[in-house]
Amino acid sequence: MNAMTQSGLSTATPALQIEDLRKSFGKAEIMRGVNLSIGAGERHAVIGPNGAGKSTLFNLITGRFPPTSGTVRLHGHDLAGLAPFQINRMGLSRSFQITNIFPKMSVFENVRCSLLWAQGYRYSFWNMVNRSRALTHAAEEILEQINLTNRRDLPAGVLSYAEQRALEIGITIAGGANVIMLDEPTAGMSHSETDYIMDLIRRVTENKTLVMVEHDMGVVFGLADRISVLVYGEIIATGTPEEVRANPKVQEAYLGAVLEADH
Ligand SMILES: Nc1ncnc2c1ncn2[C@@H]1O[C@H](COP(=O)(O)OP(=O)(O)OP(=O)(O)O)[C@@H](O)[C@H]1O
Repeated sequence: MNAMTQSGLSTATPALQIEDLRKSFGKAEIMRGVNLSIGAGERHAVIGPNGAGKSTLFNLITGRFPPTSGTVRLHGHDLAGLAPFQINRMGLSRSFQITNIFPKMSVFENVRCSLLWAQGYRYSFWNMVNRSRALTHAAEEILEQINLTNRRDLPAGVLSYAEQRALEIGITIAGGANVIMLDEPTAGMSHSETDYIMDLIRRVTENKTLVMVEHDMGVVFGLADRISVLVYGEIIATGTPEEVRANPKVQEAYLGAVLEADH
């Protein structure tokens, strides 16, 4: 639970704190001074029109691209100059827009490999023997969480699309990261698949910080504690779903059209 001041403001260190983050590709300034603070345990959605810079923001946070200027802090630690794997080992894990699994490996092996990777595995026979049982147990627990126990030994490539995305979420959470970033986790899904994945995300991110980019407003408004609206590389509003929905700037720039299109 976050510590609260008398005014009701949280005094705890945010899970993620972004200050004046900028990124240019050549002459094009894509990220134009983003400020964002995401509290530990919060579920936060980033929404905005195509090309607004949502994936770029993810790539800057996770160390895939270096920012042109500005800072990103994870639990108070400045991430400047760190490689994605180092940031990952500090407790931040992301999924990608495109399903990112090993299709010929079994579902179980996909999860086990990500656990090995997350634990900084170096080959050593005796370590391997000692760890083997614990790893198998941990991988099985994750399969249980993502409802894929009955698919355990199938090659991951034969799973349905929604099951593959569920597996990818399993891989993302496998290392025990406490900040989980999901890039369009329900893209391309039917209503029932979306409901299924939404429920799964809610369960596996219990007591963790979730940052997600998502176009489906049902998912955004159903899952997020707070929402940020990114338009042309700037956050034009951050707030609770109610606040964001009622914000005239958001209505004008983005949400009005999207919500109308949804009905
Ligand atoms: N590596 C890159 N080099 C040059 N331009 C890039 C690069 N990556 C992204 N861009 C540009 O940055 C802008 C923002 O792209 P980005 O993919 O971050 O938007 P987005 O909000 O995630 O869009 P979508 O909702 O369609 O996924 C686009 O104009 C894109 O062409």
